[in-house]
Amino acid sequence: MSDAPKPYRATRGRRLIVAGGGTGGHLFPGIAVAQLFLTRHPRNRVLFINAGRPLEVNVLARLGWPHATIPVEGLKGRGLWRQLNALAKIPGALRQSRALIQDFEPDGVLGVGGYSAGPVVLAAWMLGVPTALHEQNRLPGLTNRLLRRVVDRIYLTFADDTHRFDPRKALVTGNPVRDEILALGAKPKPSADPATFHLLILGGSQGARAINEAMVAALPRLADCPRLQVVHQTGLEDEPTVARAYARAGIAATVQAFFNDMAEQYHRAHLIVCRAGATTVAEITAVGRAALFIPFPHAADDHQTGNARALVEAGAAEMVAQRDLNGDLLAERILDFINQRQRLAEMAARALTLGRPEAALNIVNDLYQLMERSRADAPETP
Ligand SMILES: CC(=O)N[C@H]1[C@@H](OP(=O)(O)OP(=O)(O)OC[C@H]2O[C@@H](n3ccc(=O)[nH]c3=O)[C@H](O)[C@@H]2O)O[C@H](CO)[C@@H](O)[C@@H]1O
Repeated sequence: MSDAPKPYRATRGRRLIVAGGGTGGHLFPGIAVAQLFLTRHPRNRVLFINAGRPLEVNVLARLGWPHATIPVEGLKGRGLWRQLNALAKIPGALRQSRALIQDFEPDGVLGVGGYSAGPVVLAAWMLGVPTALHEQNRLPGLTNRLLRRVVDRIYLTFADDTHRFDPRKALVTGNPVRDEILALGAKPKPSADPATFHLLILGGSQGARAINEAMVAALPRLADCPRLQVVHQTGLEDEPTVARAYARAGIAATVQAFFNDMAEQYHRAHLIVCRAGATTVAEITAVGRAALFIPFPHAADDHQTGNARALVEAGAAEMVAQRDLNGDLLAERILDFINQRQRLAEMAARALTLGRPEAALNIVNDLYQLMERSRADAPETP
């Protein structure tokens, strides 16, 4: 097979590969971009390529979208043996990425972070396909730091991050939010059933043990709360213990490892207690809800604290450091919020002003420009 990029056929819709994922925080912004891209032309096509982790497989299967996997492993935070093993897999992952790209003939490749974006974006660059990255966090992840030199464009969530990237490539777009969630912010509805207090506990895509434990410890103090209704996302391992704790405390709760209906959950919530993953933060600003953030302290360069900062400074959210977290403090903050419904409404309204509902549109528009420019540069079909 030839390495030369194939000339683009103007008569067909455009094709986009979304590369990477691993966690929901990377995957869902890619899905938001794909949702919008697919509305642009009936023959537009999207292919997701990643490592095929269970979350990626399940979420993409529910959407019914084409999905290919490559054999790739992360390098960061692993022992020497696993790092060597991961390095040994890179040539195979590159070969497979290249074959997938040549077969799908994309007009562009968007890397959304996570190590599986690496070989795909690199192979696309080697084949002359236009490439772009999206960075969700205030501090860029390892894959995006490695790829930033080769790509044509870098889409950023935060304006104060531009100095880390080549200014000719960087574009501040915001972090794209899935359209079913965005629809709530566009048409804000009052949280359902005002007499009941709906508390949503989220631990990022994998659940957060520290939040689970603090909440379990807080439950005895919340047991007397009239009409408290909790939805708690625990991650896989803690689901049974957390569910039992709510039952013991006699507090009405829906406890699940993972929710596939986040729009519905955000819609109901009066208060969200959660990690500060970049995509959760973007969704909270898209729907306009009050939040209590407990950033994951071991995220690279403590980027979760950076993600939440703007909301805290604007009075849209509160933040508690994990080292200060315990059941008593969490119960006290929640009880305080329950008694300050007006403040919650004000925080929610402030959160909404920080949203970037146009993020996916910014990216899709720019991807189109990139694809067009590349077509203009492509050699004439003989
Ligand atoms: C430990 C770690 O390093 N985590 C990173 C990871 O987190 P993580 O994957 O947890 O990312 P986020 O909190 O940003 O996003 C979670 C996503 O999962 C969705 N969701 C969550 C729970 C649920 O039950 N159902 C559901 O659909 C949320 O709606 C959201 O879209 O990627 C983020 C974005 O790069 C980073 O900011 C985080 O720091």
